[in-house]
Amino acid sequence: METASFQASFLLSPAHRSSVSTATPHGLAFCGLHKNLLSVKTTCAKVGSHSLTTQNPGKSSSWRVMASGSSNNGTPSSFDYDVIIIGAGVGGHGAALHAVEKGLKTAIIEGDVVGGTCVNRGCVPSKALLAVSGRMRELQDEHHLKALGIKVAEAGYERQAVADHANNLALRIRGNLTNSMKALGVDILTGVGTLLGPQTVKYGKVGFTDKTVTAKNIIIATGSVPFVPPGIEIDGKTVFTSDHALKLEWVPDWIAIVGSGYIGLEFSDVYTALGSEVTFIEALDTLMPGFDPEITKLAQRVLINTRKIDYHIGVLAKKITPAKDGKPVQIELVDTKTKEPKGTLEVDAALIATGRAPFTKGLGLENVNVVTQRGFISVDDRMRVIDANGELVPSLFCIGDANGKMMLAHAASAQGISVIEQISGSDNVLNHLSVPAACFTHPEISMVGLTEPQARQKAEEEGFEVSVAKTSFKANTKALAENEGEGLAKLIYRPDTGEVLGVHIFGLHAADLIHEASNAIAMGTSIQEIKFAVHAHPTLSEVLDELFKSAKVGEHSPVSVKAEPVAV
Ligand SMILES: Cc1cc2nc3c(=O)[nH]c(=O)nc-3n(C[C@H](O)[C@H](O)[C@H](O)COP(=O)(O)OP(=O)(O)OC[C@H]3O[C@@H](n4cnc5c(N)ncnc54)[C@H](O)[C@@H]3O)c2cc1C
Ligand SMILES: NC(=O)c1ccc[n+]([C@@H]2O[C@H](COP(=O)([O-])OP(=O)(O)OC[C@H]3O[C@@H](n4cnc5c(N)ncnc54)[C@H](O)[C@@H]3O)[C@@H](O)[C@H]2O)c1
Repeated sequence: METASFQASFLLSPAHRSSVSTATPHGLAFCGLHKNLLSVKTTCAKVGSHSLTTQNPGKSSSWRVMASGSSNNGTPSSFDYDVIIIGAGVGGHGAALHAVEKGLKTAIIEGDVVGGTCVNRGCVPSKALLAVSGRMRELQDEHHLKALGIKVAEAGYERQAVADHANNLALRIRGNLTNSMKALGVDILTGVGTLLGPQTVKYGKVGFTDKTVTAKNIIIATGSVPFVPPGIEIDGKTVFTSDHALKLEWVPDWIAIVGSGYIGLEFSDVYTALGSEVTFIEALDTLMPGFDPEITKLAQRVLINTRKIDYHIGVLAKKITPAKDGKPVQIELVDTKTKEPKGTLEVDAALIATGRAPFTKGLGLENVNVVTQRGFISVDDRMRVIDANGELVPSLFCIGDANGKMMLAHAASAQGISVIEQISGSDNVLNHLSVPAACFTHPEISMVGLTEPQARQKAEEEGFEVSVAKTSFKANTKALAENEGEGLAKLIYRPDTGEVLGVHIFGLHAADLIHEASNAIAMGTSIQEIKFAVHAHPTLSEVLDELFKSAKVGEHSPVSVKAEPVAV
């Protein structure tokens, strides 16, 4: 693609996470447990005298005393609710529904609209845009269509209709979420919530008198907002974040995407299918740095190299000025490590996809002696909030993006369910290594557990061997019938025990295929067991069947790589 207005040559230089995080002072771009499973350690909080006394063995609200009082130590002696959740995103919604199922009297406080990021500005509208980009891509791929014997007239799209599809879907899902909570008797309280104590929260709308409510347990689920590094000026028109991009107000001819993580990659799929040329600016020394390196390599070959995408790695977007007075968007670049200037890029638009920042300001955390870590609320592995002294705050939990453990919708919801289980009296710890993640490009990328480098590091520390097995989509009948044989599934496992350490998939419907592997990790199913599971023929699920069958457990073979099979 044309890069004429790019005024200096780029020298690729090695970059390290540490050096990047100094360049993005809050370090917020690199949050998310799925990228750093080995480096995130469970924080061992000092358990104070009161810290484990918060569980509510009772199930129903029969013990609830209607009027709130206050005991000698300042905590209420009776409560309005069994559980109050602050934030009605997917995390809060998941917790609320499970709380009702457990018979707990539940309220949820929302300061904006129900559904939070995922429904209104995240997963839902982005997947609507990606549904369009998938079809556009297929209809524009003459070679692919010809192989199937199909002829179509030139494919086109109506921008506003595509944008409406995304917006209407968000509205519909928001309605579903609201109705599901109302139908089950969850009280939806409108206004911004502020903690007054671990069991007391005030909420209210601007211009109205605040109300105060109490609960035996409070769950913070306040989510996150786009992180914009200092020096980048957002005008919402030519320099914008995903919040604006999802509205698809225009399709720029040339757009720079700063950050090649989930958001950057998914939007590159959308924009290129709709006719834009894309330039990635990535601070680290590789595109898609969070994924397993082998998957990254293949994904780069298919998702980047064959499209109208170029990229600059090992550079930071130091300053971005929106288009004005007839001048295009200006992006000043510096070397990530040395901070030496690396030229200026001039483009029509820039999407800033450099991570997300927790939304925890104004929550009244000072009233419960909690100090955030770059905005994130520290929790233990049961999502119990840890205070400034390292002690657990009684009755207070934090789930979802606000704790930064794993910034995914289903992780937020699963953490919420886990908390409700705990306050209902059954101990429950979510195994984050079993939580899958997926990037909804065409084809998709999915993963669960450890990447190969993470597994090898763990193996070295703990003294065990690691094996790797792989299967190609080229041997799968269904994939070939669809003319979609480009794909790889990779299994990382212990050859001595048959434990699944990680699975990574790139290929058609990878996001759906990953669940067999994530369930295996969650249930502790060994490869010896799972390899006897029967899969319907012909289905894509046979890719995983092949993968598990090709693993060599108990045979002491450190690397078992299945030869590329002959297509059938
Ligand atoms: C473009 C994009 C695409 C994404 N795609 C996916 C995807 O495909 N799959 C996936 O798993 N994840 C995806 N994510 C990530 C996902 O959206 C988040 O991980 C998820 O929304 C986090 O849920 P949450 O409940 O923690 O917070 P949120 O969804 O952010 O919800 C928090 C809620 O709390 C409210 N709130 C905040 N403070 C207060 C307060 N003091 N009082 C009252 N209310 C308050 C907010 O208004 C908001 O409604 C995507 C994100 C983006 C940006
Ligand atoms: N399909 C999904 O599940 C999905 C989709 C979208 C978003 N999300 C979630 O949303 C979160 C945010 O996504 P994201 O893509 O913004 O973050 P990300 O952490 O996935 O990627 C950010 C990228 O930006 C780079 N970067 C940071 N600062 C930079 C700078 N100044 N210049 C150049 N590059 C820079 C980082 O190296 C990194 O590669 C993720 O944690 C993800 O979990 C999930």
